[in-house]
Amino acid sequence: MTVDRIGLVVHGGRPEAVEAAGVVRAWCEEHAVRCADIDVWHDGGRRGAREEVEAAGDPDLVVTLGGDGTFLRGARLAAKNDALVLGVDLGRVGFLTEVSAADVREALDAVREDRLRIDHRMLLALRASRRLEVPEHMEPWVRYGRGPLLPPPQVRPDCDVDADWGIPLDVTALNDIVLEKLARDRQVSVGVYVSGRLLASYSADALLVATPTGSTAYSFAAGGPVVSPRAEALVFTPVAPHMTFNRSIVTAPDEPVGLRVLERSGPAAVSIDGQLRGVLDPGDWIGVYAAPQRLRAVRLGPMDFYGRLRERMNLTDAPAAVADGSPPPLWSVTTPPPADLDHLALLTSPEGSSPLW
Ligand SMILES: NC(=O)c1ccc[n+]([C@@H]2O[C@H](COP(=O)([O-])OP(=O)(O)OC[C@H]3O[C@@H](n4cnc5c(N)ncnc54)[C@H](O)[C@@H]3O)[C@@H](O)[C@H]2O)c1
Ligand SMILES: Nc1ncnc2c1ncn2[C@@H]1O[C@H](COP(=O)(O)OP(=O)(O)OP(=O)(O)O)[C@@H](O)[C@H]1O
Repeated sequence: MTVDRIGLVVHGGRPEAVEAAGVVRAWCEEHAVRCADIDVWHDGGRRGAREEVEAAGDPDLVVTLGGDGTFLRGARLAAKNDALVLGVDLGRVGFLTEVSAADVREALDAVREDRLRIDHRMLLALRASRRLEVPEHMEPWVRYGRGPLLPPPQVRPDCDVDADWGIPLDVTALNDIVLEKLARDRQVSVGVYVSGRLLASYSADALLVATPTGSTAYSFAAGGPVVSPRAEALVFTPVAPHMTFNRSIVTAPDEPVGLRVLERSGPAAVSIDGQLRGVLDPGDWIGVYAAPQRLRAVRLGPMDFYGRLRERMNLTDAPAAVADGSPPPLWSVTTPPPADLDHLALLTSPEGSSPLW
């Protein structure tokens, strides 16, 4: 595919990421590709996604060099511009990133020569009963050295504001939208609605709605299910709910989840992909929907989500099972499936027929 403009999002606190950014810049120079640094922490406060991509000359490929947080920062911009995003792994976990720093040149060559696949990742969209903003006095104590806060989300100019459906906010989430307690020692009370119906009222530390991609992030830590990133679903997970019903609910993409802060609850914070974006008072609500657009992420080999889950999450085998033998491969993942199983999507080589590659 043609890549004319690359936007670089670099984990500036990590020397290897800064060094790898130099490799990308050199590659761009060699191939006459424009390259702009996207300084997401730039002095004078952070910018909304539209402003950020405009300042970077509307990149058609966003390359992130860092960990999952850096990838999420790049994804926010790529989603806004319908650009491709390529994550280079220079982080601690690197669940979302695609290539190692050693392979960055080869990866850029592959993109340029069209030797890639594009993963279409589900995103979340948000409506709310009010515009979101973080009170100024809160900023110093929520930064934790993570850079300035993002500006308040804009209202989408292309959507109707509606008394019943709320204010459409110009944000997307690749991982999750989280509503959480603000007072350290007081839970939030929240009415949870699925597909327009009240599910239950929760008293909890937090309530979140994750995408399949985000199912391995906060939702996973709170005991939620691992969902294939190829699936289309919303995952509602409560965090430390003080009630007997503490399960996740996995809804269809057209079954939105609504969260309303109850009358005598304390206020609640709203975070999107780990970034604090607003505070809700009692009576306020948010509605979380599957967004119509997808994130387009570069993939350079067959998707091996379950291998990555095992490896990156350090899944451990049952000691008794280890003593009882080591499991050999169950399916051939390098030969195409037989005719009766042709509809399956196992991990296959580029020659195979699997949609995983
Ligand atoms: N208790 C928790 O686990 C917890 C609490 C708050 C936020 N989070 C998550 O952190 C995300 C923001 O990530 P960050 O890196 O900016 O903050 P962070 O550094 O606090 O991230 C927490 C951890 O989650 C990992 N991570 C992020 N997205 C992931 C994904 N899709 N699958 C597997 N692991 C993933 C990161 O590598 C990191 O180790 C949020 O979207 C939220 O899901 C997790
Ligand atoms: N461009 C930058 N300029 C200055 N500081 C940066 C920049 N990028 C990242 N940082 C620093 O790094 C921190 C990012 O941490 P974050 O946890 O999001 O990294 P990450 O990409 O997820 O990697 P890791 O996997 O190690 O957590 C920020 O708080 C900030 O201090």
